[in-house]
Amino acid sequence: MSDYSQQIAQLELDLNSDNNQCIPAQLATKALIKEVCLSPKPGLVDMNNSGAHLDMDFQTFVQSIKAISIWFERFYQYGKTSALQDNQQFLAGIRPIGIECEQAMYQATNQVNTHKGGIFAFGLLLGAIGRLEQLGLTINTQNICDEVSAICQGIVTNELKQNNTTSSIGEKLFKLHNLPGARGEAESGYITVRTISLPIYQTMKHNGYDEETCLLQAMLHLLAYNQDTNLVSRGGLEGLTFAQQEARKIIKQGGMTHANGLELLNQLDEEFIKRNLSPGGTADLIAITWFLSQF
Ligand SMILES: CC(C)(COP(=O)(O)OP(=O)(O)OC[C@H]1O[C@@H](n2cnc3c(N)ncnc32)[C@H](O[C@H]2O[C@H](COP(=O)(O)OP(=O)(O)OP(=O)(O)O)[C@@H](O)[C@H]2O)[C@@H]1O)[C@@H](O)C(=O)NCCC(=O)NCCS
Ligand SMILES: Nc1ncnc2[nH]cnc12
Repeated sequence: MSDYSQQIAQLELDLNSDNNQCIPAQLATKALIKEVCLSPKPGLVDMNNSGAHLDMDFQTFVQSIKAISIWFERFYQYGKTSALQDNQQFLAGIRPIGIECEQAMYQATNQVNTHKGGIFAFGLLLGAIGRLEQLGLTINTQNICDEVSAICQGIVTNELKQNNTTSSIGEKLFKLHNLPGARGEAESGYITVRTISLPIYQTMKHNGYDEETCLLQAMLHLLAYNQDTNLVSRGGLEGLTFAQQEARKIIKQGGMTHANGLELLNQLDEEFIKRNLSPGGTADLIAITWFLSQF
């Protein structure tokens, strides 16, 4: 068994032993475990190193997943019990659960932001799945993403365009560079995942590559095309452009199908660390890619 598979098996045993949770909630926990174990991820925390981060390491992520996964069932149940509410009410009602879950994360990590974006995304995805199930609709990638998109209709306009506060990084970067960040991705129904990383992941799988290699190739495509606000917050637009161009160069050489694919990723990791770049939004989309591949 590879280090990746071994570490995942161990963490699943430790963290996903609460099998009272519904299957989608268990899959969300697995997705976060797979994301943090995937290595090497340029600039991010993984099994090799803490990337460009001084305030968190692999163990911080394990603690964070332990704390937030308990909440996943709540999002799903909310989706079921609130299935008939209109979209705006549905979104307004799920957010307090998201905020409580964020608080649990901060408490578990000593106030470090490990999964704020991940909580937002998985809260919405699990709420959407609960709602679809309650309404007797088919649960597949298209319907889940359409449901999240419907729930989030207007979120970019209401919270970013018409809002003059700049208290969060996302709000600031929208004003500065028109980047819609995590909200935009959710409102689009995870278009970057559906049109870029998921097809790459599935094609690689179809061609017989193992899960780790498929996810690394999907990650390269996310790095190349995702408008990651974390990269911009640390490195400005130049940081985002640098990350996208370097990932595209590796993809051009074949990415993980290149004999030295892993070495190229390790070199990119060193470059990101030198430049203090960390693609946290891309990390979330890797987890979402694997999660959606399960439906
Ligand atoms: C709606 C919120 C997400 C608001 O957050 P904010 O206004 O800050 O919005 P964004 O900048 O858009 O990003 C928030 C997080 O989303 C991830 N992200 C970034 N870009 C994208 C993208 N293009 N697509 C999807 N997701 C994206 C990212 O999260 C990950 O990175 C974080 C770790 O990064 P790190 O660099 O370590 O930490 P920082 O503290 O940011 O910086 P440093 O000091 O280290 O430099 C981690 O969170 C990952 O998950 C962005 O950070 C939302 O927060 C909100 O409203 N929450 C309330 C709860 C709620 O409503 N929930 C909804 C229902 S459940
Ligand atoms: N593995 C990771 N490293 C750093 N930031 C992240 N945000 C989500 N996953 C992350």
